[in-house]
Amino acid sequence: MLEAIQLSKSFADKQVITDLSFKVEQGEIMCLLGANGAGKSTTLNIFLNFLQPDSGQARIDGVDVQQSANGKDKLVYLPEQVNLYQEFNAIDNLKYLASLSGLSVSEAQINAALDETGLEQNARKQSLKNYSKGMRQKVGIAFAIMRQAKVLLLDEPTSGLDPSATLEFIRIVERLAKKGAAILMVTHDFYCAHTLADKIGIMDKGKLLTLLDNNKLPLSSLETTYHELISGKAAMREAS
Ligand SMILES: Nc1ncnc2c1ncn2[C@@H]1O[C@H](COP(=O)(O)OP(=O)(O)OP(=O)(O)O)[C@@H](O)[C@H]1O
Repeated sequence: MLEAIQLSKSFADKQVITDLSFKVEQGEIMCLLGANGAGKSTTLNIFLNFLQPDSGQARIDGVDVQQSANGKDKLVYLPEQVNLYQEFNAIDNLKYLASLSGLSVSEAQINAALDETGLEQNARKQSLKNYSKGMRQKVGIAFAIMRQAKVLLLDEPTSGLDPSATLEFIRIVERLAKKGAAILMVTHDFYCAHTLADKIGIMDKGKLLTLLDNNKLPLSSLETTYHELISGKAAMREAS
């Protein structure tokens, strides 16, 4: 389980996260939407312990990531651009990543993980320099499958993917959630958020403006709510 408890963070004099709280249970998918600079990637970086909050806690399975020596063992992070070894093929990249994490995996296990992602057999022994973004992501996701990640952090995973690759990606992430992973995904893609998420947080200027139950929400309402909140119209209506 992933939990942000009253997180705040500033850089120099600039407050970029203010009193941010949310929870993602095992098997649940939460998407964070928000304007550029809203603080979404900073939030992920706090969970990764790349950045430390000024106050509050980011917890994985109830333990503050700053206190937990093995919290990262449970977590896989997929950045917007999955940067792996360009000269290696998919199998060798995964073998190498596994060895860095102290995992002992056979080629059969690597292939089984790649099967789940749908990466074509004939691509697996080609070097990654010939891969598209979607194919690279499949290698990143295969690593999460091999690690049996309990928590997945995804940063704008569908930006630059074509509609078929986006849908394929959505199906893979759904399967990981069904297996029990807690998934936090930062995205600008309404369609992807609406198709995937159990709940959707909308952030602006470091604050979580709302947390929506996606099951009860038509796509058009999500878009309207987002634009109203970001432009401040919803707040103006409430005040009048
Ligand atoms: N290391 C840093 N030093 C100073 N300011 C930073 C640093 N990292 C992020 N910021 C600032 O914090 C704010 C939030 O940035 P962040 O990258 O979290 O936004 P975001 O919501 O992920 O935006 P985008 O959608 O553009 O990726 C921005 O104003 C950014 O310039």
